[in-house]
Amino acid sequence: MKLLNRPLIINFKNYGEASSAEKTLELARAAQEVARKLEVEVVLAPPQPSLALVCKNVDIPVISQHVDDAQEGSTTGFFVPEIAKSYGASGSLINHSEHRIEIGVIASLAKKLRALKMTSIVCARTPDEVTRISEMEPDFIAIEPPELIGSGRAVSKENPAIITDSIKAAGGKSKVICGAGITDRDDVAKAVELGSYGILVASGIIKAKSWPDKIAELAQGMKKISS
Ligand SMILES: O=C(CO)COP(=O)(O)O
Repeated sequence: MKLLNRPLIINFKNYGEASSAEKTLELARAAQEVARKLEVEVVLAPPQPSLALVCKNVDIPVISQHVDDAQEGSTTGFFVPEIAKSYGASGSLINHSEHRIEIGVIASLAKKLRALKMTSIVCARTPDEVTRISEMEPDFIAIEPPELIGSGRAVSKENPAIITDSIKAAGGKSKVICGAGITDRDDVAKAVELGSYGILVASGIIKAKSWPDKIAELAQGMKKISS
């Protein structure tokens, strides 16, 4: 498995602006273009029903927004990690603040994703949660304070301590990335300065007037990193 290198992860969520197959592909292709031009690791988390479509149409990494702890077979409606992998997904977010799961299920999925050689990105709301989740050694832990999600007020400026505390809490077992309210280049650069290994962003891109311009702007913020 190739571990994502300082990822700028675009979570499409289920925003209407990017949820039709056409719009999803338009955003995915715009992201790919920026990734190539600026040599930044842009990663896509498209709406679940379009996962296979996006995997087929771009060469940059694509991850699932969520997977269930369910097997292939008689599991109607569940999102099965093995199937996501067969589409070409390189990993999955799990336990997003908008799709929380039990701690035991996180542990089971972290193990399963590792066995499948898929990248695991587990979301956490607080540094205490980061401590508990880091015991499972997922590849990444994404700290996202829920009150800042979709607010346009960046975690890196509104609550810088939650980033540095989460990095300490992870104790080097998982790489820490952050998200919530990231909307401009400076928000990204500040997060990176604080030690965040990557960024998770949704509305700042999805609701922007120009997707290519906004992705390029945020990617420029990542470029400041001396890796
Ligand atoms: O939840 C998020 C990404 O997973 C963050 O959302 P916003 O970028 O809209 O704040």
